[in-house]
Parts: sequence; C-alpha cells; structure tokens
Amino acid sequence: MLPGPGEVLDALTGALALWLPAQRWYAHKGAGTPQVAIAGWAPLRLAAAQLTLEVVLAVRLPDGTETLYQVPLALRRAEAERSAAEIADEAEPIGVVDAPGGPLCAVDALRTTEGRAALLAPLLAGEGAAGPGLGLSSYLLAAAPPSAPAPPSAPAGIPRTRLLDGEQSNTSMILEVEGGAPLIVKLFRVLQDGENPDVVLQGALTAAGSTRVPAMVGAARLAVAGIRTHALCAQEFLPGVEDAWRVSLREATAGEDPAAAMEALGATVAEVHRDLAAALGTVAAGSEEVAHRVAAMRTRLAETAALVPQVAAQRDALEDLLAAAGDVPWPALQRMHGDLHLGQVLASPQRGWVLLDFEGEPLRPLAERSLPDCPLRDLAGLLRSLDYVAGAVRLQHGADAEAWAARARAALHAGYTAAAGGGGREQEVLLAAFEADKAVYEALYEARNRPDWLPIPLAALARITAPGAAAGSGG
Ligand SMILES: Nc1ncnc2c1ncn2[C@@H]1O[C@H](COP(=O)(O)OP(=O)(O)O)[C@@H](O)[C@H]1O
Ligand SMILES: O=P(O)(O)O[C@H]1O[C@H](CO)[C@@H](O[C@H]2O[C@H](CO)[C@@H](O)[C@H](O)[C@H]2O)[C@H](O)[C@H]1O
Repeated sequence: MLPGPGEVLDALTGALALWLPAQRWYAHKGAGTPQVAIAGWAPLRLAAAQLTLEVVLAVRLPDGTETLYQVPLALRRAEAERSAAEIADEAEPIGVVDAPGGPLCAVDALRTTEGRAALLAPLLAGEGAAGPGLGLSSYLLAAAPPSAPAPPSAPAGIPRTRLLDGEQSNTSMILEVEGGAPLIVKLFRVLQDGENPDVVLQGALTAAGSTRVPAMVGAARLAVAGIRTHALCAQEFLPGVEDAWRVSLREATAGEDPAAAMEALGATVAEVHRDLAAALGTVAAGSEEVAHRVAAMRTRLAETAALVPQVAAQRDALEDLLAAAGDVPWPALQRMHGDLHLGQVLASPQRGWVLLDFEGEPLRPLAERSLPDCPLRDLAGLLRSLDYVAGAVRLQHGADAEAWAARARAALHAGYTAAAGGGGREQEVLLAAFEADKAVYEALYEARNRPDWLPIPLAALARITAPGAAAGSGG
C-alpha cells in the first residue's frame, strides 16, 4: 500500500510549479513561476504499482491572481518494475518524493494507460469520487437523440484509450467502446465556477437533434475550493476526419477554389446559431447590453496594449472601430460558439461541416463566456481564421495565398448571410469591430503561446486600421 497521498502531494508542489508552465494547456505562460498549493484531491484507483488521484491545484501567480487547474496525478514506486504498457506511456516524471518503503515518482495521470482508465471509471459507472476538499460526480445525458452513440457501459478490465496529440487548450483522450462508436473524453484544465459552455451548448444542440456537432454523451461535475463546474465531458468521436484548418492550408497552397466549401460552412454556422437560439433563447440588444459589450472590447484592447507594444501603436484607430460598433443597431444576443476558428470545424465526408469545442475563448473568464452575445462574432472568428491561413502559408512556405483567402472570406460571408438573413452596412461595421477585437485577442494569445505567429494578427491589425480601410475588409 502506498503511503499518505496528502503528504506526498504537499511535497510535490515545488516540482509542480516548475512543470506546469511547460505544459501546452497551461494558460499563464510568461506570467512568472507560480506558487502551487493542493486545493483538493480524491483517490481514483489503486492498482498494483500505481495510485491514481484526481487533483486540483491552486496556482498563484507572482501578480497575486489565483487559478484552479485540474491535474490528475499518478504516483508510482520510482523503482517498481513497469509493464510494457507503462513503459510505452513514456510519462515524463514531474517529481520524486521520499516515502516510507521507497521513493515515489509523480506523473501526469493522463499520460498513463492505468491513469486514464482510473479517470474514466467513475464516468463509465455513473459514479463519483470524494476526498479532502474535492467531490466528483458523473452523469449521462438523458436527451441524446437516436443518432447519438450508445452511452458507454463499464467494460471489463482496462478500457482501450489513447491520448489525443496536437494543439489543445485541454487534454482529450479517445475511448474505444466495445460494439459501439468511439468516444472522445475531454478533461478541462482551467476550472472556474459555473457550467462549462462546451457541455451546455453541445448538450443543447445534441438534445435538439442537430448533426452539426458530435453528440454529447455524458459529463462529470466537480466541487472544489468553493466552486462547482464540469471536470470532463464525453462525446461522439469522428475518427479519421480532418479539420477545416488542415483542409484549408492544403487547398490554399494548391490554389483550389474555396467558394463552394466556404459558402456551405457559412450556412452551417447560421444553422447552428438558429438551433442555439431556439434551444437557449435570445435577448434583445438594448443600449445597455450593447454598451456593456463595447466596454468589454475596449477593456480587452487596453489590457492587451499594455502587454503587446505593437498593439498599443494601433490603439487609437482600434478604439474608433469599437466605438463605431456602439453606434449601430445589433441583432438579438444569444449563446454561440464564442471561439470559432477553422481548427474547431471538422470536414466529415458523411455529415459535412461539424463544429467542435463550444468552450469559448480560453483567455476570457467563464462568467463572461456564458453571457449571450452577438452571433456575428462567430462569423468574424472564421473570417480571421481564413486570414490566418494566408499568414501561415506565408510563414511556412513563403507563398502568397492572399487571393485564396479573400475569395474564401467572401464566400463564407455570403453563405452565412444568405442563410441567416441580415447583411448591409451596419453588419459590416459590427464585423469590422469583432474582427479587430478577435485580432487583439489573437495578438495576446500568440505573444504568450506562439511568438513566431504574432506577425499574423499584427499584420491584420495594421490592415484593419490603415487609413481608408473599408469596414469589413480588414482581415
Ligand atoms: N468529436 C470529435 N471527433 C473528432 N475529432 C475531435 C473531436 N473533438 C475534438 N477533436 C479533435 O481534437 C482537437 C481538440 O479538441 P477541442 O475540443 O478543440 O479541444 P481543446 O478545448 O483542448 O482545444 C480538435 O481540433 C479535433 O482535431
Ligand atoms: O482551439 P482553442 O480553443 O485552444 O483556441 C486557441 O488556440 C487557437 C490555436 O490553436 C487560436 O487560434 C488562432 O490560430 C488558429 C491557427 O492555429 C487560427 O485558425 C485562428 O483563427 C486563430 O485565432 C485561438 O485563437 C485560441 O483561442
């Protein structure tokens, strides 16, 4: 039996503080070395040589702000004989702690076969886990339509899982379900009080019978450090399907005409907006509502300008664009995707475009992301993404895909407007402001995560604010 996990965890906080900033999902890169405390933990499974724990860390930055991170850990005997599967996991050690009976090594539980199984066990059994300061409970969604994959049932032995590679703000694993379609289980890393929009929105679309999202199947809730939120969710996995970012990069490089596909994507986004409005309602965009949202964009601009000097140089012109948005009428506000880009769109040969990851912008507080907003923001997000395609083709291949991007942007816009209605000068003023706001967000995101890519949003900001740039032509 491994000894006192609480003490072992406390002894690991220094090592965790050094390990966290190197993780892809760590949202506070560049903000200095944090201090880490254990906010809560619960035992998930004790196997032969590994104890898997659900762990939530309170991460305090040098500026005094604190964020909760979900970091399930596996504790192993440092010198234990490891199975072939464990060796194949290649989990990088986070730290080693002296303990009675020999040193213990801590690793990211999701990087171990046994750890993933332990995390999935409560979800598969519809059960929970509890420990000091933390409670976990799972549930399956009742209203899944007939098209949804069957809810998983606890398989005998260790379920077949693998970790998903690639750019992610959270951590996802694929679960093979015997006799059924595979599921993808996403573990949310940054925890904030309130329901996760990913679960709420995709759950509502699934319940409404939409095939434009993977069917949401189940989720787990977490109570820790005075907050209640979602810990993870399980949804249908569409295997072997490319995302629209990869498809677009290839087609832009090859110079293929994007018009038909982008028109269809515009229509898909309009359809999802219509279904979300029907399921979760709309709010009239009164002057107070509009002023609040314009103020939020101005705050974001001010905060980013303080951190990214190149944005500060454009600040006055950007302020003008945002102010113009406050002077035109807005369509009704509603729940929407909130961080829509081409990497969040799958190109399914059977279903057409399928939208993913309704969590909203990871750098924005959850409470703000859960407010209804102007749905044109999603269109603006995709317009920005098409500009990113041209930027990435230039960065990676030194080639010019500007004409491709301009045609794709026009087709996307036309497809959305034809399906959703609207259009006209006022819509262009709003789109210009939302694209500018998104490019400001991207400048901060890239400065923190991928400094090599910072020139892409900066070039867009320069274009958007150039004297004589027409509203809506800025991407
Ligand atoms: N249901 C799904 N079917 C197939 N691939 C998926 C599915 N969900 C996510 N993916 C893949 O995983 C990637 C990351 O998923 P996403 O929901 O965007 O996670 P994160 O919040 O961590 O960024 C996506 O870009 C996509 O390539
Ligand atoms: O997918 P996430 O929710 O993690 O979104 C974050 O990361 C995205 C990058 O992976 C980032 O998107 C930006 O880069 C994309 C190309 O990699 C581009 O298509 C997007 O238009 C651009 O915004 C996203 O902003 C960020 O929130």
